[in-house]
Amino acid sequence: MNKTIQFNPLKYPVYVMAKAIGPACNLRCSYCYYLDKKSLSPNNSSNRMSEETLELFIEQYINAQPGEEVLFTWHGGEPLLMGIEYYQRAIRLQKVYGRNRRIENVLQTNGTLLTEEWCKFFKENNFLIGLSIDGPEHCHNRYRRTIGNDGSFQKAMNGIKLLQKHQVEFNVLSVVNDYNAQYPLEVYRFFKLIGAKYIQFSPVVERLNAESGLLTAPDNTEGKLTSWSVGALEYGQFLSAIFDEWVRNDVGQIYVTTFDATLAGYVGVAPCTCIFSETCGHASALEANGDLYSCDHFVFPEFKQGNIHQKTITEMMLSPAQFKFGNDKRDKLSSACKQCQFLKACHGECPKNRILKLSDGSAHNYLCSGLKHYFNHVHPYMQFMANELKHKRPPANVIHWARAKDI
Ligand SMILES: C[S@@+](CC[C@H](N)C(=O)[O-])C[C@H]1O[C@@H](n2cnc3c(N)ncnc32)[C@H](O)[C@@H]1O
Ligand code: SF4
Ligand code: SF4
Ligand code: SF4
Repeated sequence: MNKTIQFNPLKYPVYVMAKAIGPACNLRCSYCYYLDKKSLSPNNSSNRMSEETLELFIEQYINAQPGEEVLFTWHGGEPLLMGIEYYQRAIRLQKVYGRNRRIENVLQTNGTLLTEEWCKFFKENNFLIGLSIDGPEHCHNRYRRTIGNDGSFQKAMNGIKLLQKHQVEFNVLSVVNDYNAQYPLEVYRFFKLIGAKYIQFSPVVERLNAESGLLTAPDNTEGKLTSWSVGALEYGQFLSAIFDEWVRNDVGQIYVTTFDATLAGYVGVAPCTCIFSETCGHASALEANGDLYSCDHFVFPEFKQGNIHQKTITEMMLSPAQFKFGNDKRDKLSSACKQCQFLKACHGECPKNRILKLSDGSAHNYLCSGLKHYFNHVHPYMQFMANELKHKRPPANVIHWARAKDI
């Protein structure tokens, strides 16, 4: 085992999503890209990160940060399946290895296993919770099903009520699939109704290999698009419809990651999400056995950077292979993206969605027609907000401007 301490000599932080439970989950969401990762570690039947691996991860991860702040992200599978004691141990280890650094924890959950006890623990330890919910009941239950094939909406809502009762901060993470994409305003208004202030939309674009029954790696040309993947144009129309409501009512009150990140592109600052940044590769995924992959959406053997029992996180995250992974987002832009008027805001979106082949051989983003529809739609409003920011005025002034335009 290599326990060498290696500090991060660079300025930017690195992020690792820890999957202490591996792909194990109490739900069976049809579109889930993680459930079939069981095939990666067939010998690790328990799929739980051992105490030894947890300690090594915490020590290495803290050492991999260049500054005082350290953000732990607990992911899965379903991270609550690990039990509270596991996270209590993690907090103790963070204190031991943190040496007075400012440590924060984010946990991404389906919410169905939340209890009073969990919420008390999260409140006491200042966790930020990412809650997965796809909209009102008919939207959520379409694909987010239990092992027994029941809808999980009521249980997820029960989780939200508990979080609210204990005043635990939470964000909403909603996938956009072929079904809920048809109900943009219903979905958005529902999130406002449940008190969500930060909303992130994640489009489903997945292909299945007919022979293996497994999801296809993004760089693989095989595989058939799943029926639950969102249509490209439908995705753009979904975002545009929500934008229209947001820009007239909610700017400065409700934060939608896609809109914030788009504005960042217009202002020329780094966006809050990797998908709209020029390069990526700062956020990797750690499997229960210590294997580290380039990105949560690239957990395929060819993107494994090593194992924390043999190499440090710093070494793997600052390796030429990981830099190449991140720079490929820019260096392998399709010919169409290079000429696009929205390149500075879009940057070809996420490489995992670049599954179309152009005639010159370059890989192009499947969502492009929808992204163009969205960028065209929001362009005048983004220009207005960027100008307000330039003159040190609040971008929320766009609300009056947009309403006046309607008259
Ligand atoms: C893999 S889950 C793990 C954490 C937890 N079980 C949950 O559902 O929040 C992380 C997030 O990915 C989303 N997700 C799952 N499959 C997806 C896919 N094919 N495309 C985009 N997002 C997906 C989930 O809805 C969830 O918000
Ligand atoms: S709850 Fe999360 S990990 Fe479980 S199947 Fe659904 S998306 Fe996947
Ligand atoms: S591949 Fe996509 S999700 Fe992964 S880091 Fe890059 S932009 Fe982000
Ligand atoms: S809108 Fe389409 S062409 Fe333009 S940068 Fe994005 S993916 Fe590329």
